[in-house]
Amino acid sequence: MSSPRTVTLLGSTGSIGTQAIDVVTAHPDRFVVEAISAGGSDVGLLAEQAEALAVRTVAVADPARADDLRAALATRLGSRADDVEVLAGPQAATEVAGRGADVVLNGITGSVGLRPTLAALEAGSTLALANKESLVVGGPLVKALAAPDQIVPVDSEHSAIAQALRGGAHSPARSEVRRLILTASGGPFRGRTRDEIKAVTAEQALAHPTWAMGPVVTVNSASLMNKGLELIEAHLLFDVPTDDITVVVHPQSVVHSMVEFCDGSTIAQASPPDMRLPIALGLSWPDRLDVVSPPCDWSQATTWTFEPLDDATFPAVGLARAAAAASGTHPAVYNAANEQGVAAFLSGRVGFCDIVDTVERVLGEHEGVAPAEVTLETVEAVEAWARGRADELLARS
Ligand SMILES: NC(=O)C1=CN([C@@H]2O[C@H](COP(=O)(O)OP(=O)(O)OC[C@H]3O[C@@H](n4cnc5c(N)ncnc54)[C@H](OP(=O)(O)O)[C@@H]3O)[C@@H](O)[C@H]2O)C=CC1
Ligand SMILES: CC(=O)[C@@H](O)[C@H](O)COP(=O)(O)O
Ligand SMILES: [Mn+2]
Repeated sequence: MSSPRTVTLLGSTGSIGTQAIDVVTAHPDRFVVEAISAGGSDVGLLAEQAEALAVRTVAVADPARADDLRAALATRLGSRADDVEVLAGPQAATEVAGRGADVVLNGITGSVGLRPTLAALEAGSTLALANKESLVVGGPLVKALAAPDQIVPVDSEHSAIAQALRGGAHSPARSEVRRLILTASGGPFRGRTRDEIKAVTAEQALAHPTWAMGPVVTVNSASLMNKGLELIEAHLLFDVPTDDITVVVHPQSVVHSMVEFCDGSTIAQASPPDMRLPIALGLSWPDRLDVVSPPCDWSQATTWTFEPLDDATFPAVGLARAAAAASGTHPAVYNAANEQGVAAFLSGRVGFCDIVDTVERVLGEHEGVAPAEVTLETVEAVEAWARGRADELLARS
């Protein structure tokens, strides 16, 4: 048995973060968590995690929550709280990510995860990546920095593809891959027309049919923006042209994605919808851990169905294809305008269709920067422009 891997958990209080803690605490011989980080909305939970995992460092993005975090640590740990380092501020997650660990799991929501992603890669850590937004918005930067196999996907579809790709050759020298098939649940509004989804509520959009996740990714699943982000994510992770990536709707979310090879064979990865499996693989890759989530139950009659995506009601995937083809910064605009739209929708300021309509309009106004010319400053400037422009359009919706 090799020595335990050191782990840094970014976004430890969220859906991915708490499930990652389930995985590491079930395998104490395999992992030692050294640092955790979150935004600061629940410092009580952060302190509880710090105690349970005996971490050395806790980072919180909101500096106004630092004193409350220290107080919560003192309540739990007494004088031992002095041994726990507290980092606070918008760069705190980047700082802990940059200190290096065997594995940094990025479970932050949104493109605010970009700097931590880059810092983890620069430090030479394996990056277990749930934060798809950082790859999408910083594609050329992340690709330039990442060594082969340094990024291990945690997103369920991309974990499935990474597993299936082990079934055939796929390298710059020789590839037997014909196409990737990305599955989508279709979300809570599958089967409806555009007119039928215009007036849906946040509560309805947050009722995902198969997965329990954080609010942003859940709304993105309902609009199919999540699948658009995942299409770009797959293109960047696996070096497959977007034209060779097909999205298919699979409402049961048991087949997490597939790879079709040149001989006509398709390899699918199947398991009941439970993120602990791809999280565990992300932390232990390429090893598998003993059962972390229940497998399929073959004693029960089961039906898996597949259907084409309705691009008329859900144009988000088509917009992602166009964004990926347009320039090195259109994907950042796609994501930033969406983040603004989701926030406006969840706070009741705009309707559901305004999210993707706004993404389309802001994309249409962006001139774009060639991938080779993209810098971190370019990405951040483009994002700031896209957020501002999206906010203007959303305010008029
Ligand atoms: N949940 C899932 O099943 C899946 C999620 N993903 C992806 O994983 C990522 C996380 O999703 P999910 O766990 O659902 O989201 P959640 O909203 O549940 O959790 C987000 C976490 O990020 C923290 N956070 C927010 N801002 C910062 C910051 N600036 N610095 C450090 N931490 C921060 C939050 O802390 P706080 O609450 O204090 O702000 C929280 O701990 C997303 O990119 C999502 O698309 C992918 C596949 C499946
Ligand atoms: C669990 C996971 O990976 C999510 O990103 C999931 O894909 C959401 O489901 P749909 O976007 O397919 O509805
Ligand atoms: Mn996914």
